[in-house]
Amino acid sequence: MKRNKPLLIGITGGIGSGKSTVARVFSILGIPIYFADERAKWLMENNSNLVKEIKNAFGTESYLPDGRLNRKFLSEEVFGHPEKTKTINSLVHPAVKKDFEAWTNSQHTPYILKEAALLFETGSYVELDKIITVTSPIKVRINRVLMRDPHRSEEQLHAIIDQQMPDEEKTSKSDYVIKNVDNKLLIPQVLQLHEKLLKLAKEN
Ligand SMILES: CC(C)(COP(=O)(O)OP(=O)(O)OC[C@H]1O[C@@H](n2cnc3c(N)ncnc32)[C@H](O)[C@@H]1O)[C@@H](O)C(=O)NCCC(=O)NCCS
Ligand SMILES: Nc1ncnc2c1ncn2[C@@H]1O[C@H](COP(=O)(O)OP(=O)(O)OP(=O)(O)O)[C@@H](O)[C@H]1O
Repeated sequence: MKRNKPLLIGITGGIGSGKSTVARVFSILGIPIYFADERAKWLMENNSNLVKEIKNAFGTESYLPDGRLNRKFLSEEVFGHPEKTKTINSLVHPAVKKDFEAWTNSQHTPYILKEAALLFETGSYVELDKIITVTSPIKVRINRVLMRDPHRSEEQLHAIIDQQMPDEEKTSKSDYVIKNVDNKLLIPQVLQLHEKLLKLAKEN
């Protein structure tokens, strides 16, 4: 039987791998993207229950006087402290899960993408039909992020990388891999995958 729901495709990759850049190319092709990391931040500022829970767990310093998330404070709390990462994950991830489900119900394209740094780590991959992992060598990722985020130290990047699943494990669990390296053009890889996913959606 033909289903009306779009195919749910996850796109993940470690910090600085280029997953948001790749997702933006799919977006140009008309595919709706759920940017989970950005949406998580929106929920952390606008979902009053979540705000309360974060303040209870991390203190009122978790927010700036104007109500925005105190990212600097929370980064220092969370990155490099696995127990605290676990705590924030247990508050934020269920809220994102619910929000994503509501979002998918309003989409009508053959497939949609969920872009997230953590798909395997959070277990949310089980709700998706296929997973794409974007990879690049760690050195390239670190250099890209240091250029993009001048406020981050190399030490913090290593702490973040240590809390993420290694690329080899992610790719072995994925259906598709996009290599974001200088000698491999991104757009042809995305176009090829887009055609495959449209075909797959048609068959479902
Ligand atoms: C700690 C916070 C406020 C820091 O914000 P900041 O803008 O400085 O960093 P940003 O969100 O861009 O994260 C930087 C990179 O760290 C990685 N990262 C973020 N959260 C986590 C996490 N819980 N575990 C491992 N890596 C993470 C991602 O690769 C991300 O791209 C923020 O990362 C956060 O709230 N994280 C916990 C919630 C979460 O897991 N969000 C992402 C998935 S829904
Ligand atoms: N092929 C590329 N060539 C040059 N720069 C690139 C390439 N791919 C990505 N970048 C740049 O590297 C940086 C990291 O890319 P991007 O933000 O897409 O990564 P990400 O995986 O989404 O990172 P994060 O997990 O931190 O959100 C960005 O500044 C982006 O413009």
